[in-house]
Amino acid sequence: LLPPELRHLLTHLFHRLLQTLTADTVSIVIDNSDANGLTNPLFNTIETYLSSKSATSSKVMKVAENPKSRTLSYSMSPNQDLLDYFHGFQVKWTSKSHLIMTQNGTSIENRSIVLSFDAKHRQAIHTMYLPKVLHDAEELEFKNREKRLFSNGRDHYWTSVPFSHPSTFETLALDSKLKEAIKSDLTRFVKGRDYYRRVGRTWKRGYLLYGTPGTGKTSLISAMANFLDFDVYDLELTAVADNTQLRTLLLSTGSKCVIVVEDVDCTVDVMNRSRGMKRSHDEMVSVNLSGILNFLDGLWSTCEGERLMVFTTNHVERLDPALLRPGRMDMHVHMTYCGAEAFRTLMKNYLGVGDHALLAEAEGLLQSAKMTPAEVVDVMMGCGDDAELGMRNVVEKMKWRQFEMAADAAMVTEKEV
Ligand SMILES: Nc1ncnc2c1ncn2[C@@H]1O[C@H](COP(=O)(O)OP(=O)(O)OP(=O)(O)O)[C@@H](O)[C@H]1O
Repeated sequence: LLPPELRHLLTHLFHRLLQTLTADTVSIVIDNSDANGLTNPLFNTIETYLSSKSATSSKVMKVAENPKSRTLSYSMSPNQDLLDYFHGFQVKWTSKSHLIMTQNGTSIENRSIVLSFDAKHRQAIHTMYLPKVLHDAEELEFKNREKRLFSNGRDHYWTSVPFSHPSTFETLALDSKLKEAIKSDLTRFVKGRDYYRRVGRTWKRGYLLYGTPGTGKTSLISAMANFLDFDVYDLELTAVADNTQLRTLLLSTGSKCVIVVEDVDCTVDVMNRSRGMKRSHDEMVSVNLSGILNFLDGLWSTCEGERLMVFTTNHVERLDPALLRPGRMDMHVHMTYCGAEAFRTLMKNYLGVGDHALLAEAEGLLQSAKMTPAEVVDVMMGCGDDAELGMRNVVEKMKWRQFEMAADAAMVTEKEV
């Protein structure tokens, strides 16, 4: 209905307007696969990054279960936009899906992701935003992977099973100050790549956990591994033939792992580094402490990535001072009998209550009854979620323990007399 001149003018103005609106927008296209059908790994990496954003920002999203980590993973549905913000500017991610012809003439669906941003941010996108996206995606992929528990057998190789120990810092009954100190130490350690590089030290940290059996040394190791999302290598020294084999085993551990040597005082002759042979259930073990210490000090520096080494012992007094020397074990953690704070954590976790009429009495008995968290757990678990019965049985057990200890003390005095 419009005269041609007016129509021409309006078309011209419309194109000018469109140009102004889009001229400064830059787009980067990341295809799922190329014309030969080969997958583009960058596409998956970007999808991983966007999955974390989709869960919180998208209105429509696809969801699937990650079979390895049993977690849900989200992704954008086709033709969806997702806005992301970085250093005060906005970028737009768009998910697209279209058919492409392959070389043999069949058509396949190709998905792509388009990143659009204002041209004036081009520099920042390439030097800061995209590297950050890749870094975040790498961290997410690491978090979503299945953690594994490795053990060494007589065949001198590591074999692994999925690591699923449920102990975490939340379930661990431990003084809260100590818990926080360990958590911040671990966080500092994993974030310390540049620091370790700058000061010229191997990126490792040694922990010595000592205390009575049942105070939670193994539970703490699992909590540490779960906190960091690290694999665990449970090093059984009695299965290692000699120091050469020990070094081979240690060198074949992956990065981001906790290497554990439990009951170090029982498995090797830790009191005599030079002899290096000794007892473990009457077995001769030719691995010695110097093998481990040399590795900690020297060879480990050739390994890429970060590693935690954790030794546990029930008898710290039996350990060679060389292991306790500063610089060898960076943190010594004394695991003790169940205290008031630890008791409340166990009561909440196992009996499901935050307070109870018998709590004050139980707390009063804790110090003299000297019960380990494992013993408290044992009684509580026997009562299911019956908090009444659980608390009554724990208090009874503590009184009985007090009585036994008093009787033992009386017997010793009688003998002395
Ligand atoms: N501090 C704790 N917090 C929560 N649960 C604990 C704690 N300590 C012990 N337990 C419970 O007792 C069980 C045994 O504890 P764990 O194996 O961690 O103790 P341990 O000190 O390593 O003992 P051992 O020296 O005999 O190896 C655990 O499975 C857990 O249920």
